Amino acid sequence: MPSLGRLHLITDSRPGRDPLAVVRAALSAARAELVVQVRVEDDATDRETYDLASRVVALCAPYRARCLVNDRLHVALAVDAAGGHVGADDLPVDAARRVLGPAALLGATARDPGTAAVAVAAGASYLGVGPCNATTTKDGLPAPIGVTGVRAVAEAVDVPVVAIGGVTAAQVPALRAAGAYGVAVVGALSAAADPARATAELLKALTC
Ligand SMILES: Cc1ncc(COP(=O)(O)OP(=O)(O)O)c(N)n1
Ligand SMILES: Cc1ncsc1CCOP(=O)(O)O
Ligand SMILES: [Mg+2]
Repeated sequence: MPSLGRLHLITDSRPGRDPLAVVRAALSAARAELVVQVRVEDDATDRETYDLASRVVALCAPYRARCLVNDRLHVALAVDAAGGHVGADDLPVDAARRVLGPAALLGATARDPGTAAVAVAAGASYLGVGPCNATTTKDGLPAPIGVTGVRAVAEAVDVPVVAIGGVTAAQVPALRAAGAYGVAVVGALSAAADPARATAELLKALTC
C-alpha cells in the first residue's frame, strides 16, 4: 500500500474557480506530502472529470505526490491515479476495493466509529472523517461532529483518519491531538489569497 500524505487538497471545480492553479501552488509548497483528490461537481461529465484528473496526475508526478479521484473510480483507473475516495452514495467500500485492486489507496467517508470500523473491514486504507465544522463548500451535510467526533473515530480504527469540513490551520493542533493523521481541505486553499503560503501553513501545523 502506498504511503499517505497528510495534507489532502480537494479540487474546487465550482464555476469561476481555477482548480489547476491551486493544485500547482499547493504542490510547489507541499510536494510529496500533498494528496490531491480530484472532485468535480455532480453535473460534470466523465470526459471533463477525466481531463481534469489527467492534468492533476501529470502535475503530481514530478513531485511524487499522489492523486486520488472522488466517486468516479473508472476515471481513477483510466488516469492511473493512486486510488479513490467513496462515501455513502458511492460504490460500497468492498466493491470499490475490488474495482481498484489491492494496491490502491482507498478512502471512505465515516462520521462515527461504527461506520468507520465497517469501512476498514471492507478494505478502506484511510477514512475521511467529518464534517468537523460547518462548511459552505458542500450542501446537505449532517451536523458537524467537531474535534470530539474525530477523536471517537480515531480511537476506533487503526488506519489514518483525515479530518474534513471547514478545517483551518488554526484547528490542526487540536485535530492532531484528537488522533487525526491529516486533513482534507477545499476552501482553506481554494479561497486563499496565496494558496502556496496557505499550504505551507497547513503543512507546518501537520508536521511540527
Ligand atoms: C477525505 C474526504 N473525506 C470525505 C469526503 C466526502 O465524500 P462523500 O461523502 O462521498 O461526499 P462527496 O465528496 O462525494 O460529495 C471526501 N470527498 N474526501
Ligand atoms: C466534500 C466534503 N465532505 C465533507 S465536508 C466537504 C467539503 C470540505 O470543504 P471545506 O474544506 O471548504 O470545508
Ligand atoms: Mg462521494
